[in-house]
Amino acid sequence: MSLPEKVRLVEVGPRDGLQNEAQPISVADKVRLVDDLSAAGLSYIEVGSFVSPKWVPQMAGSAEVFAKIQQYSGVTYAALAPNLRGFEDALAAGVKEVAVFAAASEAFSQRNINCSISDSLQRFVPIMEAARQHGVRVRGYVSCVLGCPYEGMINAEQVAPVARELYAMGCYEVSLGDTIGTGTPGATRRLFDVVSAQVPREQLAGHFHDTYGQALANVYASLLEGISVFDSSVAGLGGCPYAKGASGNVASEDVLYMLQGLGIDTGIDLERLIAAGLRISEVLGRASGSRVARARHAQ
Ligand SMILES: CC(C)(COP(=O)([O-])OP(=O)([O-])OC[C@H]1O[C@@H](n2cnc3c(N)ncnc32)[C@H](O)[C@@H]1OP(=O)([O-])[O-])[C@@H](O)C(=O)NCCC(=O)NCCSC(=O)C[C@@](C)(O)CC(=O)[O-]
Repeated sequence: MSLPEKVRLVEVGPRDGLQNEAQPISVADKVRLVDDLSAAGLSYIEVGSFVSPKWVPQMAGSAEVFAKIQQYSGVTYAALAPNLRGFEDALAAGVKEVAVFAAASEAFSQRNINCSISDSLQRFVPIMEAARQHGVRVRGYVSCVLGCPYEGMINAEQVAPVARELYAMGCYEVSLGDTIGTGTPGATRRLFDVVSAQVPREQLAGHFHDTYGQALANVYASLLEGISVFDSSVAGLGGCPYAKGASGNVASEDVLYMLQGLGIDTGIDLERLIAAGLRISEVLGRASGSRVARARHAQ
């Protein structure tokens, strides 16, 4: 299979990246991050989550962030919604696209959203219905597609039915999340091979965390499988509050650098993206998790 000519990066830094931060991050800093990312040319930014603040306190100000960001035309600004309440709050905040999130592991589903996989899928049905009524697009996530912090190995055969359900209920795209970053390129290729029998490859995305240093290799393995949408996080921000020890997503800057080297178009300005990542890293008081940013900054 030849490599895709174009790739869409789904920037999840403001949501997946920041949700795990213990230190308070001001609404102004979150807004600045989203605005910097828009200015860098990202066409899709996951801005926040309408989840319980008791479960994920850092996302509590998402409505305010949405109210204050500069929304560029042609850019999608999305939010996570775990239930109808979250969807309604997102709608009230003017959100035009939401993401629902399920898991391939029962234990992770319980820890993350306090219900079974099957109950979570049932919970999404009224969201899909309400979304259709309001013209809101819905993206789907499956977590723990290559491993679970509680159950260990997860087979592609456990992932495929969950992805199929999300697609069948109307998610226009299903992102497969290697939540704890244990996946390797071989397992990644097999995953997309198996899942694409249930959901077309054009409707699948890859979401890789870099805990074991495999994320960029997994993006490349996915490209070889014909996948052309990847979630990534500026400065490699992140982790998951319900996956202890999981590190951030693959850094957007590093994915972009690799894609540029492959001659694949994304429409994103690398230098502006690096600047956005360095700025938020400074706010967080630590070095950027992007190797490309660190290398450029050292020059
Ligand atoms: C799903 C629930 C709400 C169930 O949580 P629950 O406790 O079972 O819910 P409940 O219905 O019993 O409600 C409990 C309380 O939460 C409130 N509540 C109920 N819903 C909402 C809402 N939407 N927004 C705000 N508040 C809400 C509700 O009103 C009530 O308030 P109280 O009466 O106690 O004051 C909870 O488990 C939750 O919010 N979980 C979110 C966990 C999360 O955000 N995890 C991170 C995102 S997933 C991820 O990072 C993985 C991903 C996507 O990146 C891909 C990958 O890498 O794998």
